Amino acid sequence: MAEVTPPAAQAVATEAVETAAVAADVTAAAPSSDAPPAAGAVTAANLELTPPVIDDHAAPLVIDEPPAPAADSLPEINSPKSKSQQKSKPTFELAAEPEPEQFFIPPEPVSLETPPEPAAQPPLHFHAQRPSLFIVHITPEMAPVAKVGGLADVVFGLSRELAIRGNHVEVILPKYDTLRYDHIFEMHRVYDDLWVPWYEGAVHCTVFFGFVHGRKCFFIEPHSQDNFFNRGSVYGFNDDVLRYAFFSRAAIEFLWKAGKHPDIIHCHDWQTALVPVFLYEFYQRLGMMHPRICLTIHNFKHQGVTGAELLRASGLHQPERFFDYNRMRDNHHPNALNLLKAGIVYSNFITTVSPRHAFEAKEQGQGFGLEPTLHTHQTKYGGVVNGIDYDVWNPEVDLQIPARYGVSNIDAKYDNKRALRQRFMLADNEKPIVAFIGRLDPQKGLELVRHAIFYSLEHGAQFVLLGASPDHAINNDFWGLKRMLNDSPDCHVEIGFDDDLAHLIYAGSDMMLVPSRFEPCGLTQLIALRYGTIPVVRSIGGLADTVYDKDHSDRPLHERNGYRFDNYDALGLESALGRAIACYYEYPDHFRHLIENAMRADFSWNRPGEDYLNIYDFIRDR
Ligand SMILES: Nc1ncnc2c1ncn2[C@@H]1O[C@H](COP(=O)(O)OP(=O)(O)O[C@H]2O[C@H](CO)[C@@H](O)[C@H](O)[C@H]2O)[C@@H](O)[C@H]1O
Repeated sequence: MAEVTPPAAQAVATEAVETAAVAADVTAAAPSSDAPPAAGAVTAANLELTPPVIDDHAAPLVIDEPPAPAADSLPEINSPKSKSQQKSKPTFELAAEPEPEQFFIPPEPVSLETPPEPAAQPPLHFHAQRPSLFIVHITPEMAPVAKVGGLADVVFGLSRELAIRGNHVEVILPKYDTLRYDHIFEMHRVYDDLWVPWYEGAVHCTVFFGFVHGRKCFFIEPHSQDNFFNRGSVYGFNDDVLRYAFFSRAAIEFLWKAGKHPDIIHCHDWQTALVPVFLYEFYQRLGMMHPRICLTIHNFKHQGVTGAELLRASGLHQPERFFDYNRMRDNHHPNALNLLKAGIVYSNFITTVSPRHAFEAKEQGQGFGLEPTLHTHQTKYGGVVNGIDYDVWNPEVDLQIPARYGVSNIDAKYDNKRALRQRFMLADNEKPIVAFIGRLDPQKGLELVRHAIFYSLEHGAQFVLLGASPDHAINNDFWGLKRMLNDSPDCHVEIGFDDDLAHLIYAGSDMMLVPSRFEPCGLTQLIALRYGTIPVVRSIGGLADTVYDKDHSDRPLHERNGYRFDNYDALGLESALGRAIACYYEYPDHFRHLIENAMRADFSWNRPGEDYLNIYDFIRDR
């Protein structure tokens, strides 16, 4: 394989070549869109089509550019240089106020909390009357049936938001043995004969359908000795990369066999990042010309880095093609493939879960090695802050807490505080309760969590923690802490995953600590805000995009909703937590205003739903 120049350098030098090379690549290989799909399973044999000629020294791969929008919908561009630049991406991170005929998205006012990049995008105009889209989410997790982290909540919330806006939305998941079947309704087989190409043969799968709180979900069950999804937990196995490569192949094979041609396939994280590779390498040639792919990266840390075995297993039988730096070769390990990188290269649009983190990942070393890839593909990359589902996380209607409350009867919150204390046998005193809920992962700033426990206890606050880790060493560490603090009347450490308890802690606590090392978005602070539990967070990623410091923000007073600190160290943490505790004691009326601001803020899926629809509209095949 020829060594190639890093794409960042190439991109500038070969811009003109790029468009021609890509056009040649895609059109030479693909049959006309009218060609009917070939019958039978996709096998290695019928995929041995003549590969399009790729010059290893050519410009970075850009896949299947959607046709240019109609002239009247083009944004104004100052000095267009190339075709890809002419199609400026949508400014989806900005609020859209509906107007009679169209949506106008104004540029965001410059504030200290706005990261210095990206440069302001020209406003786009969107038609208010969008056509209804067919959207399929292919995902390893969805709350509450298969939840490990925040990705699960995002798929649950976003899929409903898209559906209530009149789109047809389906979700495809693995059929794990650990699924919460009590949340799946009318589960039944819908496809008994799905054969998914795998190594030299094919694996027989059954597809089930069921409703998860109204969401239309398909569950893929493979029948093979690998026992891919009957392992007792979602992740944590040596063959995780192969398990999800198989799932990705199975999901798109299912779409093809079932004759489904969604407008948009929305993938999530490295686990499903091969879907666009399969689409553009195999299935487009089999007639799936219509779907476009949006990939959301919830966490850059996990990328699915693996060896050549993946290619043999998944039918990507051209190592010289896929080990190309411009396709799947890992940026740092020349003998490894990187699934998340492949997803970035092959998708039509890539999002991460806040604009601030989009910037940090591309420019500030938080892309875990993918920074050059993000630069190369920056015209199809951006950030959308997550929402939370106010049907699930809303103290006004939450049946999982003892007392319901809203901004007009905040006092009822304190019934929940009493209930939380009873549950954890904490002293009933005048102290505030500081809480932490989250995966016990180094990402979450575990040293600072530990420090915050002792700091809170020494400064007149109680502390409760709910968390778990798949890493035994970390769990043991927190078990040690739990034993050490067991007799304290002001502290409780709960190790495990417990959704009911999480609701009680959000409702019963006064402050929610999120001292993460990095945080693409963060849902805990968003949920806490809704429950009037004041976030104390580090100023990074989505935390900085959603929490505005009571004392040091340039936001209007009525928008300030928490406390922030910059430096990842004990002093940084104390500077914010100390102010929060002091305010609770010394200025209770100020603290009360913060609670009201927090509860009034809108972090529902309303705005991010609009943002994603703008993106879909931008990339879809018209
Ligand atoms: N032990 C426990 N018991 C009960 N509930 C628990 C729990 N531990 C965590 N949870 C819940 O799980 C969710 C976790 O949300 P996070 O934003 O912390 O997600 P996570 O870091 O996993 O995901 C990644 O994806 C999400 C979604 O995009 C991003 O917000 C985030 O920054 C990124 O790291 C919250 O709803 C929380 O209440």
